[in-house]
Amino acid sequence: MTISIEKPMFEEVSTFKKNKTEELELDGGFLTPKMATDGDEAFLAPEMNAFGRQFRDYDAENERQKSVEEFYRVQHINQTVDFVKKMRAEYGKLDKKVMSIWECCELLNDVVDESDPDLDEPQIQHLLQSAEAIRKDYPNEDWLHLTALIHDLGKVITLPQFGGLPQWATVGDTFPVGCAFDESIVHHKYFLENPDFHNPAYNTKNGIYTEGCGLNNVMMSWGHDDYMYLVAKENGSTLPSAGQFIIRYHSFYPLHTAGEYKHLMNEEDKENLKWLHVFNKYDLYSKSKVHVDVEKVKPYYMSLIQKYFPENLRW
Ligand SMILES: O[C@H]1[C@H](O)[C@@H](O)[C@H](O)[C@@H](O)[C@H]1O
Ligand SMILES: [Fe+2]
Ligand SMILES: [Fe+2]
Repeated sequence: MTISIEKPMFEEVSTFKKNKTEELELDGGFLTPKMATDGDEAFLAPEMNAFGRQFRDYDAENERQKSVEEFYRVQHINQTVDFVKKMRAEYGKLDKKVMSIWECCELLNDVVDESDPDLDEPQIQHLLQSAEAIRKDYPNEDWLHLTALIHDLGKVITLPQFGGLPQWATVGDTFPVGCAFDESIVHHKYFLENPDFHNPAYNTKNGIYTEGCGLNNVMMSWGHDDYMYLVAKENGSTLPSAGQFIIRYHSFYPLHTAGEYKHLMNEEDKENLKWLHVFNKYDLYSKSKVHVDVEKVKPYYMSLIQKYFPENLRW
């Protein structure tokens, strides 16, 4: 069954971008995001990030830009098919810790993300900011609120008790390995030093994959997305498929923002991608210096965790 929903779009109004709605066809439900009108509760996406710059500007010249570029240089050299296979096997064991979702949210306070030009707030604030923003526009989609809350929890793999992976194996945008690295990938030039770049089995458009094979059959560069998807799935989360898809591919900017790699998607991916487009706005544009009162919103999110997850999970 295909039902249409409305998707908020941006329209620039002074320093803010206002929501505007656009028809969007999705399976499984009808909903209308709240429209932003002056003074109401809908989410307004800022035009500038907390540092007064454009969001996701990877070329602006400043100190942060240099460290972010260095991050991508190392990431692009090291994310190979072999590396991803090793990581999937290692983290698939889920033998690092047993803990609840909320415990993990709190652990994220110790994680710094070196890849992000738009954020230097504690990660728990980013989780709550994105969840509260999407909740404003989609008040009845509780699974979407919870998806936002947990989408970055996989970043714990950089902490010593979770294997202490380097930043390049934890954060940053993701991309498929085993086929050509698309030029839309941030700082693409550094792939020249990646051994897979020169491997004829891996450097063609389809590489080791076939057209329409479905993203589930594609190996993505290793990081917090794939890890958190694995944790949710293996622990029997009842989050809808779109929520699991958002978690798994939210850093896949080459697909959801640049529109590349679509030839690898199947029909289910195409449906789910519509939800990822909805989600991305709140993930990116909710990053701000205005903190959410953790204690105030905690009971609501605890009730969602209880609804969609077991009390304790294997990580
Ligand atoms: O720097 C950011 C950050 O690490 C996000 O969590 C990730 O999802 C983005 O794709 C990445 O570019
Ligand atoms: Fe992320
Ligand atoms: Fe995020």
